[in-house]
Amino acid sequence: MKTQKAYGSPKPIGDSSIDTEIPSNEIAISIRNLTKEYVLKSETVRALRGVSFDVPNGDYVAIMGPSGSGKSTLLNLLGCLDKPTSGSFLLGDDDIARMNDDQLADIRSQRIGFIFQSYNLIQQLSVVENIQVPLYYQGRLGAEERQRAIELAQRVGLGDRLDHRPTQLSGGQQQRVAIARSLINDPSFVLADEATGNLDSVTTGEILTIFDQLSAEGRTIIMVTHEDEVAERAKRIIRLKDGSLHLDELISQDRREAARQEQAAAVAELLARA
Ligand SMILES: Nc1ncnc2c1ncn2[C@@H]1O[C@H](COP(=O)(O)OP(=O)(O)OP(=O)(O)O)[C@@H](O)[C@H]1O
Repeated sequence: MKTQKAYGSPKPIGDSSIDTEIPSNEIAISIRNLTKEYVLKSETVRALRGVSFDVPNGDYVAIMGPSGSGKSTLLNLLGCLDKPTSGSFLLGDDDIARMNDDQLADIRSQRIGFIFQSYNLIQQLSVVENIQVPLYYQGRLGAEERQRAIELAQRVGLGDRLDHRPTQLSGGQQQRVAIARSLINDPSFVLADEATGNLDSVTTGEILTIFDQLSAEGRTIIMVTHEDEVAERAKRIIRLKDGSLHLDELISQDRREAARQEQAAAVAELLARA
């Protein structure tokens, strides 16, 4: 199989044996020299100053960086919510940077699964209906699709809450609905923006376990987070600084497991004190 060096090959942390040769037909996302400038009246803000990296299929990437480093800007570009000022963004073989607004809307609804900090569920709809929402825009609301939504609800542990409304669910349960919704289209990748930012540590642990499972199944996940203990559950951390890629680290299996155990111990201690 043809291989290529992953661009800006991430530096292995804690496991020098990690192979960063990635088969070229397995790269889900490839961005090159991506820039984003916001033109204001008095100045131009250079929010991204030429960022390049590849995300192989099945990767689990945490994007980190200080406030103002460009994380949201990058997330908006990866989520096709905004267009870059320059550079290329390939999703599979499609150059997203050249697409018009309608094409971007199609990519968003069909090929990207979104998970937001504030869940973004529709209050009037049930769990199953919320999971089906991305299909609504494609006019796909048959019995088969409903069955798939039910199966996804069951997979995230909400099999006994199918007809509940969001207000009848805890924050963690609402985020589970959002995770199931993000998978309904079998997306090319899942984009999570501070997915655990509103959750307590017990619920954060539960949501991260679901992400672990999705990753083990081969899902491609990109998440933005401020929290080290959340980022260390990913396979890779990309750190931005002043709009540029500052560090690209692979996280060894051992380090991920240590992060998982540390978090489980913290939760156990918390529960013991309660
Ligand atoms: N719509 C906009 N118009 C003008 N400037 C913007 C806009 N959005 C972001 N910026 C600027 O671009 C830079 C990067 O912002 P961005 O929101 O991407 O950073 P961030 O890393 O997500 O920060 P935070 O962690 O605080 O959310 C900042 O200097 C910010 O002020």
